[in-house]
Amino acid sequence: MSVMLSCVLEAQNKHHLRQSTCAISAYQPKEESTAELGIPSAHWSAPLSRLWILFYRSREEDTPAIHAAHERLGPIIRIAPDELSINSVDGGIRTIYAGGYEKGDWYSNMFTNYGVMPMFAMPNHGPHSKRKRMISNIYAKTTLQNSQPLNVISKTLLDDRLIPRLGDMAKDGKSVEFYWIFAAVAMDFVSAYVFGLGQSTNYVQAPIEGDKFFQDYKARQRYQFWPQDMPRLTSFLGKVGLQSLIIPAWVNRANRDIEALILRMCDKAEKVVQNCECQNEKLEEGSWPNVYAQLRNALLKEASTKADLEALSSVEGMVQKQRLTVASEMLDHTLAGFDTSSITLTFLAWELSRPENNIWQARLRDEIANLDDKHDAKAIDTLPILQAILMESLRLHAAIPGNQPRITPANATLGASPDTIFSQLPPGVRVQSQAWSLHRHPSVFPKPEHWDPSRWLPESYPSQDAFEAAQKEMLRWFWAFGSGGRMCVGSNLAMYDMKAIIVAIWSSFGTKVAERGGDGMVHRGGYVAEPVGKDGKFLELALEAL
Ligand code: HEM
Repeated sequence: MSVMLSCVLEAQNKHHLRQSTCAISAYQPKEESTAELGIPSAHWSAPLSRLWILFYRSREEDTPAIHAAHERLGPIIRIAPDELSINSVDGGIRTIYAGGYEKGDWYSNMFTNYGVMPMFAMPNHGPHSKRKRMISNIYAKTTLQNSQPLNVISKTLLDDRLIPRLGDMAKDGKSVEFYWIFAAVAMDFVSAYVFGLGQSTNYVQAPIEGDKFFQDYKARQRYQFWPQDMPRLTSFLGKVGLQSLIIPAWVNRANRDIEALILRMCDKAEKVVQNCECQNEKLEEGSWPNVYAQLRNALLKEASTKADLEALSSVEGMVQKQRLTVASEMLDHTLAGFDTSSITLTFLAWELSRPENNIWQARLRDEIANLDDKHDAKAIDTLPILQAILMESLRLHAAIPGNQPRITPANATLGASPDTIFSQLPPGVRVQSQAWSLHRHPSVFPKPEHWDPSRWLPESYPSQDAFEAAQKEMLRWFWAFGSGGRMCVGSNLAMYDMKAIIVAIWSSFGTKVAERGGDGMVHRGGYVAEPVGKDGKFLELALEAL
């Protein structure tokens, strides 16, 4: 396969590198490939073995390693015999993620809960898109902006819980670890929308419980290399009782605790739905389990059109049968939702609290001061400074900046831009792109390492037309939520909850990075990129009540 791949791509890459006007030409290689294969190799061993990339993946350092290779070698590189990394929009993500390229087993090896795959892990398009159609409406922007329950959730979590807790901390005068604060409020937010307020977590007010959960969660993440990238070895060691050589026993216990927590919330949500249906009960505002009920009812509807109905003969029977299917999906949304949002917010808070960015904190505060209702989802969505600060943080500090692998189908090509021609790729090749590199393309994002919200504002451009053209191009390369059919289903909820949290905090407090309080703010270099931390600390901020 690898030789075939090399030959087929040789012509393509030579042609590719000759183009002077194509969208990806800014990445002309600085050195010729040493191999005669056409596609430059990230390391001399890459055409022969997976060792190079596995080494970096095992250390969660693959994202920067691949980025460095793209900077040296251009937009298409070989990272293992049958693995390519591609850093371009045309002839890259527009094709790979548009459909037809399936996910492979890298996702299902790790993201299967209760033995059942959520849609995120499903390798094939058919079952995935069927599931996504059942759910996506509950996360649509219009649904969220008009959602009374979400409005109540926002007021309860922010005005009644978060701001008073931060107020107490500000009075103490001690610096505050914000990574855990953001993890708690993001978890409470997403779980309240998924399961309903009465059934969700309340980690903002129960930090000890929250910390136990976050530590369990991070444990799961640190060891995911083994089942994901070395599935056969992991399974073999499991069968002979030696898995603890690579994954400590407490990781599995932590996984089980997380599954149990989510299942409890599902069961509580089910009671709410059933009580409502049976007794026409009046719900407390915000208590409806929005996402849970949506999927539960969609699956029931599907089952009721099948022969299953007779066999199970009751709604309870059907609910029981699909219990773990729903729970697996809810677990994935809740964890994906809280982890990514809290990472983004932590890096945003760090940037906003550094002395050189004082001006952005002041401009944000001025903008928020004009808001009539801090929980009006439509109103906060129209604030340009807030939008610019958040977009710039999602760009420079994407929470999932790492590889999103897909597998080439039969007769795959990378697609053609007006000035590039791409040859056919053999099937079964793992191709991947990464937001980290797409977001650092210097001709699209000048001074890419600089956190500069003004690139998202008209004031930085000579004319409105120039601004609009730049925005269009930046948005083509913006990949914090992925793209295509597998794009993040929760992106609108994430944008809303992060904006609501930012508005709540910076309308009530000023923040400054405490002395040495940002030393740990370096991204981990794997699929997910939380801060690495230092001495168990991540981001300590001094809080000043306004
Ligand atoms: C800053 C916040 C967020 C970021 C940066 C983010 C990013 C992403 C990305 C990049 C993907 C595609 C991953 C891949 O294919 O490898 C994804 C998928 C997904 N995200 Fe998010 N996400 C965020 C928030 C959320 C929230 C709040 C939820 C749910 C409440 C959520 C639920 C999901 C789900 C279920 C998928 C799988 C979608 C599918 O299979 O079609 N995410 N997210």
